Amino acid sequence: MSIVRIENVSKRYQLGEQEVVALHDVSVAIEAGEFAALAGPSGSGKTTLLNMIGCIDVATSGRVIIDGRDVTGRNPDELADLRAHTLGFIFQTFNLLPVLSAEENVEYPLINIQSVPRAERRKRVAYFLDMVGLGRFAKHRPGQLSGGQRQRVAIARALATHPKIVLADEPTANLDHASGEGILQLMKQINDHQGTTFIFSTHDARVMAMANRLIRISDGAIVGEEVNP
Ligand SMILES: Nc1ncnc2c1ncn2[C@@H]1O[C@H](COP(=O)(O)OP(=O)(O)OP(=O)(O)O)[C@@H](O)[C@H]1O
Repeated sequence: MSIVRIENVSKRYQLGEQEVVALHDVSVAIEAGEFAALAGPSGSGKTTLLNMIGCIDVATSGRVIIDGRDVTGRNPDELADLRAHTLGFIFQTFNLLPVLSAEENVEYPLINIQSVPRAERRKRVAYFLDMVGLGRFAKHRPGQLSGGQRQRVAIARALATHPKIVLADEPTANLDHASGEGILQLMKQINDHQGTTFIFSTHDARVMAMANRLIRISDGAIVGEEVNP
């Protein structure tokens, strides 16, 4: 069973009088454990597609099935629950809370999950900060960290809830080449060792080369696919 199924999804936005078609009849299935890149020029629909998969936005038509659950027509609470338990998010601008330390940022998404008691929260925070190589920086605030280190905190935060799928919207766009490559290698290692499915968007050819599967998007439609061995 595919972990993500997008079936004939279209997304239209109304901009004043004008209708913008961000996605047009897109169908794609992603299997558990894939390390998949959505590639395409600016405005092609990558973020819109990630937002559909992430249950952040709803499709105008078509079906979105995440981990076997059809999310079409679910209410906001059900979608929030699915997001909290199944999905992790990494953003190009890191989106860390500036007044919280690295460890508090990683702990943040766990606070509202009742099945994770405080001791387990602490254990996970230490484990994932170590995994991203930032154990020594637990007490630092984002402003005291480099861009690459901030993105590592964001990766630890995304993983803390044990999501099956991590979505990353241009995770290297605000990083220099070396830090960006480090972030991609870290994501790949986690994908290899933990089996977490990663779906990320990019228009950087070097990042595309690291994906196991490349899904090309143009003008809101899938126009090609490549599988890297
Ligand atoms: N909220 C919105 N209202 C109106 N139009 C939108 C909205 N969000 C996206 N669009 C339009 O939908 C199209 C696809 O946008 P999207 O952000 O998905 O592209 P993208 O491939 O992620 O681009 P980039 O690489 O620049 O981030 C664009 O034409 C964009 O202007």
